[in-house]
Amino acid sequence: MYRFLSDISFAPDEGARSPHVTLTYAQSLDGKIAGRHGKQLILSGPQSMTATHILRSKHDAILVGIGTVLNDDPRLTVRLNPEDLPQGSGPVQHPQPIILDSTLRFPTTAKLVLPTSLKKPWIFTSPIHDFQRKRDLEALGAKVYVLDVDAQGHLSLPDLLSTLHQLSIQSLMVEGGAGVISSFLKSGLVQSFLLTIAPVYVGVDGINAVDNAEAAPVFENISYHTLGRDVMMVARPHYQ
Ligand SMILES: NC(=O)C1=CN([C@@H]2O[C@H](COP(=O)(O)OP(=O)(O)OC[C@H]3O[C@@H](n4cnc5c(N)ncnc54)[C@H](O)[C@@H]3O)[C@@H](O)[C@H]2O)C=CC1
Ligand SMILES: Nc1nc(O)c(N)c(N[C@@H]2O[C@H](COP(=O)(O)O)[C@@H](O)[C@H]2O)n1
Repeated sequence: MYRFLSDISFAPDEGARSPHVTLTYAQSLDGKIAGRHGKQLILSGPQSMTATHILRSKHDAILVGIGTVLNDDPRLTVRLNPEDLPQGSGPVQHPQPIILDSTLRFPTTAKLVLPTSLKKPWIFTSPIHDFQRKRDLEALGAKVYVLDVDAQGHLSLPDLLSTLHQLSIQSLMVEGGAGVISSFLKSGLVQSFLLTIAPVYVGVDGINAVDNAEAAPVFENISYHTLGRDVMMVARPHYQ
């Protein structure tokens, strides 16, 4: 069922000075990734959730925005049954968690910085951040990196990717949330796109996956894969 994931290369292009970027998330039939006020929803069924964890295992790093940390308190680890591990993949490799957090709102109580967390997060922030919080997070094992901001006040994604390249990250999986999905979709920096579509409606109060689609790419090399009750769309974005 998951063979198609092994056919995708998540390696960077030859000579590239930034990692391969994969954008992946789960949405409802009406394009929502969360419920009212951002309520976390389990949209993916068991098979597409397994596909997401296989994808996590195939990337060096996994990225979410601070909105997702504050809302979901995620672990961002690989959790797979032994029979679902890709053949010949060896022991599970957990991706490096990476968080975009412009002002350092990252809570010192988050699961990602618990003593039991497998890999402590790398948190990217702007020059205008909470300096005491930086010290507190570093004391818990997190690494904090400072990036410039773009014209919209968001952390510069090209600078992020070039820093990750210097840190030997070759593949980056972007999971969300809405703000981060929108920024990456428009950025022209995504090489692989994998979208889980769950057969449910969330309703108008839910959180849209993208704020506006003006600078969104068109898609090439499209395929669709049935995973239980869900469909996963796999495609390569093309920016005109
Ligand atoms: N269904 C799914 O697959 C997923 C759903 N979610 C849902 O998404 C929601 C959270 O989404 P958001 O509130 O939009 O938070 P988000 O996780 O997208 O974080 C947005 C924040 O990241 C920071 N940021 C820094 N640089 C940025 C940049 N270049 N572009 C965008 N943001 C940047 C800003 O502080 C911004 O407020 C939650 O409800 C969560 O449950 C999150 C991940 C996956
Ligand atoms: N693939 C997928 N399907 C859903 O239905 C989801 N709600 C998500 N959410 C993402 O997974 C994170 C939770 O990860 P952990 O289980 O804590 O490792 C959540 O924060 C979203 O990024 N994904």
